[in-house]
Amino acid sequence: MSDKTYIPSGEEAPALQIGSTLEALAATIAGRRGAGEESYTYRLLTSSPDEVLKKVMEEAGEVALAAKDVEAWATSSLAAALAAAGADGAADELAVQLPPEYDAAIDHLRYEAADVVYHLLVVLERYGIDLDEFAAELNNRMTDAERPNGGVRLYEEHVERGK
Ligand SMILES: N=c1c2ncn([C@@H]3O[C@H](COP(=O)(O)OP(=O)(O)OP(=O)(O)O)[C@@H](O)[C@H]3O)c2ncn1[C@@H]1O[C@H](COP(=O)(O)O)[C@@H](O)[C@H]1O
Repeated sequence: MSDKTYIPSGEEAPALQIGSTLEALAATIAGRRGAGEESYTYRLLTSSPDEVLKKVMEEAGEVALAAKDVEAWATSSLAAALAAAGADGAADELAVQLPPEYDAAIDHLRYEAADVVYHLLVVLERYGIDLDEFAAELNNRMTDAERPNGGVRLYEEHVERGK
C-alpha cells in the first residue's frame, strides 16, 4: 500500500475475485519493465507515452462501438418481434428472439473492455499509481454503505475535489 492510502483501523481488506485478477495483471505489467523489446507491455512502458495513451483512447472507442453493436442486435430483434406481432400484437406479449449475433456482440464487448482495462493498467504503471491508490480513489467516492469493508481510502491531503 502506498503512503497515499490507508485501511481504516478495525477493518480487514476484502478478498474479491476481480481484485486478485487486477493485482496479478498489474504485477505482471510492472514486472515487464525489465523485459525486452519482444514484450508488447515493455514497449508500451518504455516508448513514447503517446503510444499507450493513444491505445487507451482507441480501445475505449472500441468499447463504445462494441456496445452499440449489442444495442443494434437487440433493437433489430425487437423490431422483428414487433413486425411479427402485427398491428394488434400486445406489447407485453412480444416474443423477442435474440440471435447468436447478440451473444457474440456481448462477448466482443467484454473482450474490448478487457483491452481497455489492460491498457489503463499500463498507464497507471507508467505514471506510478499503484492499484491500492487507484482503489482508494474509487473508494473515496463511495458512501459508507457502498464501500467494501476494509476498502482502502486516500488520505484527505491527497483528495483533490477542485474546491
Ligand atoms: N492482458 C494483456 C493484454 N490485453 C491486450 N493486449 C494486447 O493489446 C493489443 C491490442 O491491440 P489491438 O487492439 O490492435 O489488437 P486486438 O485486440 O487483437 O484487436 P482489436 O481490439 O482491434 O479487435 C494486442 O497486441 C494484445 O495482445 C494485451 N497484452 C498483454 N496482456 C497481459 O500482459 C502480459 C504480458 O504480456 P507481454 O506484453 O507479451 O509481455 C500477458 O501475459 C497478459 O497477461
